[in-house]
Amino acid sequence: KEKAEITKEQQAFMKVIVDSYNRHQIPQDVTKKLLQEQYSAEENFILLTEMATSQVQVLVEFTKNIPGFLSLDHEDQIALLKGSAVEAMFLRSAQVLSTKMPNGHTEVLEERIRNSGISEEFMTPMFNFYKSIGKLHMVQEEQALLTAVTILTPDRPFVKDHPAVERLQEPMLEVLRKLCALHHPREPQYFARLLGRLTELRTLNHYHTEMLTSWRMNDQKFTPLLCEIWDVQ
Ligand SMILES: Cc1ccccc1NC(=O)[C@H](C1CCCCC1)n1c(-c2ccc(Cl)cc2)nc2cc(F)c(F)cc21
Repeated sequence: KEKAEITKEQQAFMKVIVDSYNRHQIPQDVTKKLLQEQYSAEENFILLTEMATSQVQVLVEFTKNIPGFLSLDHEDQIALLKGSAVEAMFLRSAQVLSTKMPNGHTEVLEERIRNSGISEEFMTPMFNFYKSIGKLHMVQEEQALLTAVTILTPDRPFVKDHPAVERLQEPMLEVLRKLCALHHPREPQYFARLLGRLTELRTLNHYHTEMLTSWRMNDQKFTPLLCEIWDVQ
């Protein structure tokens, strides 16, 4: 019994992460813009670089509030952020697409994204991921913790002190496991499915540089921050 209960300190720990997650979210005005009209590939690319640049900035703020993160080796902090920024962007995008919208809006949004300038070959893996996230009907706490678990992935490139990152990720996985049991009592495999999405997310990571450089336009321009994070230019 006690295994399933979320303890007082776990509740406090979760509150810190969920509050920080909610504070550090770009407003979903990108959906309003995309629903308004179909932009050109150039305009969409600029919108994407703006969204992605501000998302990295809020990601850093969110990560700094994860208990223990700032006591990690500073180079490991950078390696974790660099290694997870793209996944956090796709996870955020998936969560935005799976937000309940008025009838027909999600379909229009999907259409706009399909025609945004992304090469055809990446549509399937990207929308498969978005669909699989949508089917999970994650509650907010699960979204926040899943993002934190993604950031604190020990086996990112250039991370030196794996055990230190594992020590931070483990308590988050434990709280996430209990949350899943609490919010999805009739789906004992829900937690496992949720973690399975992180594997799918890594494959998107693999595509993302090509997705950007194959955007249907010439000489894409990136912000300095994105050049850092996206390994482009
Ligand atoms: C939503 C967000 C929050 C934070 C950071 C980034 C983003 N993402 C974006 O702004 C871009 C826009 C950008 C403008 C063109 C259409 C896609 N975006 C992508 C995406 C597609 C391809 C790549 Cl390579 C990356 C992202 N998937 C989306 C799903 C959505 F439901 C949505 F509303 C926007 C989405």
